[in-house]
Amino acid sequence: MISIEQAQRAIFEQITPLETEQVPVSHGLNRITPESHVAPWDIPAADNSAMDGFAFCHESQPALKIVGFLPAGDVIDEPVPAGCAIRIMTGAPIPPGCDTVVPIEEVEVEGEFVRLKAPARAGSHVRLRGEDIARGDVVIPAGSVLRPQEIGMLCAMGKTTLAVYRKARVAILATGDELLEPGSPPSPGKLVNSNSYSLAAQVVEAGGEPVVLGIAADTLAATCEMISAGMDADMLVITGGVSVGDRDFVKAAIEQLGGEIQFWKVDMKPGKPLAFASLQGKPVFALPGNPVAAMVSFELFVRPSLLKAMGHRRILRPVVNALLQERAVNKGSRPHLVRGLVSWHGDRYLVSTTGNQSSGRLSSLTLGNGLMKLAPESTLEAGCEVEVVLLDRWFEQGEMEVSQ
Ligand SMILES: Nc1nc2c(c(=O)[nH]1)N[C@H]1C(S)=C(S)[C@@H](COP(=O)(O)OP(=O)(O)OC[C@H]3O[C@@H](n4cnc5c(N)ncnc54)[C@H](O)[C@@H]3O)O[C@H]1N2
Ligand code: MOO
Repeated sequence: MISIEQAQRAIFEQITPLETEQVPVSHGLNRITPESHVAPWDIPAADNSAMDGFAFCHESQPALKIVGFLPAGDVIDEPVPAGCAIRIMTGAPIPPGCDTVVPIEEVEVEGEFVRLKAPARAGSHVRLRGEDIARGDVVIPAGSVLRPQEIGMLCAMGKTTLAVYRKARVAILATGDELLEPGSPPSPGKLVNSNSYSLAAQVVEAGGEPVVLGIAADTLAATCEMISAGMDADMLVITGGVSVGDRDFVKAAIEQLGGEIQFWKVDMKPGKPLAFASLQGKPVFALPGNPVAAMVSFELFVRPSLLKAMGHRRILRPVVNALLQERAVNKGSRPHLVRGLVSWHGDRYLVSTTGNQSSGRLSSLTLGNGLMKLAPESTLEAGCEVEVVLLDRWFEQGEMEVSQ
């Protein structure tokens, strides 16, 4: 049985970035740019006023004759004579002959004249041409994630469309005669197919596009048929039917369709029966059916693959050191990915387990936000420091008491 790290390495080595596509800049959020973006011009394009006030030549203060008005959007081409000032609005280009701006609050206007309440510093409140970015600067390097600030910067640089790595389409197949779709009334021996939707949500959260294929009945023929239906996607994620049961047909179906199982079983709990295959050159992840095993193995193997395919360079979740709040024991022979609840206490992270760690118990994930790896046959005492993979960082958001 291979280790988690061996399985990750074997999978990630085979994942190559998808093609790129041209999208409107406004659709670029959270996508990766394959190329560097170089400033085609200086921003700002001209020296301009940072304040609503008066522009003048610094040598002319303190009393100045007001000779014009310059709102943002207009320009003054004629040099402003010494001893004169222009009433200028924020963003308007500094007129020739002027080098300094004083805000409106720092002057007194008397008829046609403006008097400074205190001497102004030369060049004050002037934003210089190119002080944000200069023409020729590499503003957004290749491989960057486009955040809202990069979207704004691309627009400021005159871009309307840009190339980004394509979103990965991930087909999701549930297997099992016991499954009902959400919304069906409970019936004996049946349970709701929750995995298709938790996995689809994980795909969306990673920036991919899920294609939910539905449920394959527990026959080889049905499993083959449903797998074939998913082969238009870039990757296939199957859940259930991958263990040693009499009705576990997933591996056989992949092979019958001409796929190659590259490995089966990873030394981990939950998620041991995971199989990784390639079929028609596409990665196929056959995840276990237990709801927690499916989600945890998605986290470890599918999410980083998806991110790599979409051009990301940082494909792993953040890891923090946290103080364990209670004793944690792994009596088993596999490394145990224990679900934990992490909190931040001013200067340190604390973590406690989410209770019963059965891999069928989805609440072990809903109650938590992290995963800690316990070595086989090991005990961690309360108060020791453990590494925790953060599955989300919502708990670090600030809170504010506001009335409803
Ligand atoms: N004799 C052995 N039995 C089992 C072993 C083993 O090594 N020897 N491994 C166990 C482990 S570990 C796991 S994990 C499960 C995985 O089995 P499968 O991948 O074949 O999954 P299923 O048997 O189809 O389902 C397991 C469990 O999960 C429920 N399930 C399945 N699909 C869904 C879904 N889409 N939504 C919600 N719940 C789902 C299913 O009803 C079962 O309860 O095998 C152990 N057995
Ligand atoms: O690997 Mo299984 O997920 O322990 O239940």
